[in-house]
Amino acid sequence: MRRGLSILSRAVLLSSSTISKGGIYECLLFKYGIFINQNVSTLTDVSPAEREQLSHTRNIGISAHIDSGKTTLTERILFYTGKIRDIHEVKGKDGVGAKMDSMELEREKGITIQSAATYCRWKDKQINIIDTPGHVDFTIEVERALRVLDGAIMVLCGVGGVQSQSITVDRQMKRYDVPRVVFINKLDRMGANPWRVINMARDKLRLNAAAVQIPMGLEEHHAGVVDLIDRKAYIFEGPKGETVTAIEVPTDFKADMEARRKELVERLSEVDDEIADLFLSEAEVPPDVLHAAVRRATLALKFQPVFMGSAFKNKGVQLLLDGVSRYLPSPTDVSNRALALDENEASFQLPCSPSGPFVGLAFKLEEGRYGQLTYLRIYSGRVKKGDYIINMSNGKKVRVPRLVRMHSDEMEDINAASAGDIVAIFGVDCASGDTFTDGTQRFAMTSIRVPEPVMSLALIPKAPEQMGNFMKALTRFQKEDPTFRVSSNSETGEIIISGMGELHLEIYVERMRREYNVECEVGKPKVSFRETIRQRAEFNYTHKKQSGGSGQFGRVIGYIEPLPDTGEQVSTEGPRRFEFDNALQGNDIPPEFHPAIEKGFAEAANSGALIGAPVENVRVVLQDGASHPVDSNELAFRVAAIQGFRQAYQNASPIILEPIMKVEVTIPSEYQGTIMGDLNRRKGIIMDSTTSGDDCIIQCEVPLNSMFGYSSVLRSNTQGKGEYSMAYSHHSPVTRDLEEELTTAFSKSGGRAGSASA
Ligand SMILES: Nc1nc2c(ncn2[C@@H]2O[C@H](COP(=O)(O)OP(=O)(O)OP(=O)(O)O)[C@@H](O)[C@H]2O)c(=O)[nH]1
Repeated sequence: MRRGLSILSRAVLLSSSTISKGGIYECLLFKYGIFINQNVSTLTDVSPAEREQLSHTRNIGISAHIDSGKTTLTERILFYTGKIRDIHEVKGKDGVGAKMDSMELEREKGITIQSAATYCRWKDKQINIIDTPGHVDFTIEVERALRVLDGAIMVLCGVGGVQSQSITVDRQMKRYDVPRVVFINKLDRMGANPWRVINMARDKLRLNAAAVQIPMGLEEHHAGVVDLIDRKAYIFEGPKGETVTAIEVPTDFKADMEARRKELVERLSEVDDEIADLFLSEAEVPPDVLHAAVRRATLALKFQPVFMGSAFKNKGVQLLLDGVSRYLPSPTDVSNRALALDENEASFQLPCSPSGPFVGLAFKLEEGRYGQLTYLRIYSGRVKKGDYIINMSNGKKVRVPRLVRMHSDEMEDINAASAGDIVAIFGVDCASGDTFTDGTQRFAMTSIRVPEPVMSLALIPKAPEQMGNFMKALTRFQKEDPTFRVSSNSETGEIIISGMGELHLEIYVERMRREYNVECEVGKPKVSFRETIRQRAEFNYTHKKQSGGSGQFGRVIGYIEPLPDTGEQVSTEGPRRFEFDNALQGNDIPPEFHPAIEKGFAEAANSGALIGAPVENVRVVLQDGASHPVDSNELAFRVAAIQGFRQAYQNASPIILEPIMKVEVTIPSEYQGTIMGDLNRRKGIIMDSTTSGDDCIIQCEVPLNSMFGYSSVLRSNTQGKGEYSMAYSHHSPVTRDLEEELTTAFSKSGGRAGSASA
């Protein structure tokens, strides 16, 4: 139990949502009386009946470069599926605006920050649509949103083709293995040319894409599409294109149809054996064989079928929905990996079975008028209104008071939901990324370890009366995003926000202004340095004070040492490791003082002597000590522990660590020399450099401290054509020069934590 307590107090002390593997659950699950009786080996696979039932579900995302028509397309999808009664245009004259229109801030920055969700029925399919965050700076959110999707529609503009944000979207879909269909939109616009766009997708994105349709006319002559597989032409009649009419393929398009059908078969033959055999024998490929091959190859991520039309002119959307139903995966077509918490977070495939144990992932939170709304993707089992479910990250048992299906900002009450569904629960307190189960097993859908923040800045509302809203906003942001943390500097009284990068923090400051009406005074961003030790050192400290009346007495003896290297990169994810080992024998220090001693050591480790940064990877071993029958108390032992730690620390060969980022820069090849030179000046280590079409992709590791303001430098060095993404890699010792600079600044400031910056 002593060990359990030690882990528990460590987690609390670190006040983070990161929880280490075993101990805390045992305490909490024990406390809540939860009986565990199931493990990975008892799971059964999805039954044929369940598979058939789930074959009617699609969970998809729609991603595109800004202004490609994503919102306009979604509006049509909702209209044709009967979800909304009328179509409202983006910035339309009726002033209503499209249903899924996104935040003003997203529009300005060209990135999706908040995702929206909706659902609709198309023929025999239930389609859940999730809007995905676009920027990798929100890695954890992007990962979770993409994780809950089974497939995606990638929208490309018929005129602009593959644009900068399409490249980002493509990278994400590849990174997370999301099968997709492509929709080339805006074929009614001047200059539209779908064949140019397909070539761009092949060259710039290296997609094995081929059209499954050809357009009947372009620009103002765009009247409909010809389906290449079934050899049928379609026009869209009625005031809103709601009537899809199949017509004889006009003679003018027949030759083109046959040529493009051949191209489709040829592309598929490169990745599918069945089609390859037919192609080589020059046999006719029947429509059903071709449909099945398109589906197989799309799911295998080896092919992307291309649809076309004009969302704005109501052309082609219904056929795209047929394509989503036909070619994108059902929940049982994709593999969902979960982590077995009892088995060292070993990853295994969780069958998407409605009759399995309940497992759901909270992937998005929203603070509403009636409390917290939590979006849940159900991976296994069923959940009913009124059920009790367990939050795996804190062991708490909660009731599901209300279960709803979301339709943008509206909701529909439902009584139950099962594996493969995306629903929302009301009034349940949890954080984004939490996994819920029915308590019969201990699985999690994402690692409970969350990356530690690497950058922070001080923040204070300009007007004191805005303090209430300011605090409300901080509480909400922290809950929504586990990589966003808030702390306060006890010496200066400043509020410090920490996160995964400059942009990440910038977005929150901006949201504070727009959504909460709070203008803030913002400090200079600072890198989160850490400290650690390289060797063992002893302490033997007596805290003694005699000032008339009762005095203070406490003595601690022991040593501190670096924690053994476990081989895992402890600093990338998971808490800063601090361990306390109580190796006392006998009763020289009475047990009631032990917790105060542990607290004192942990407190001292929160701020190292070099620059006041948190000390990581250290074990404190308490071997001996002494107490006084009258003068010993908790405070005396806490102080003795703090001083004991400091005494040993200076002999333990302490060093400062800084965050190192994995940076990927994509630039037109002509700028390669300039950009590499600049990265070298920033103390970057180039790991790899490849070319893709006209682009050069540089992978490197660079200290975060030298990446401030990089986006504007990259922009001006490449005439706006370069882009980069950055993710935390690890902490590494700083150079001697930087160490000197930081320690001097720290001592000049009188040892105020957080004052060290370079
Ligand atoms: N001519 C034409 N215009 C279109 C079409 N689809 C969308 N648009 C227009 O293009 C503009 C952008 O469309 P949106 O639907 O807002 O595009 P989006 O991709 O959702 O854009 P963001 O949400 O801002 O990223 C709007 O003015 C639309 O009316 C189309 O098929 N043809």
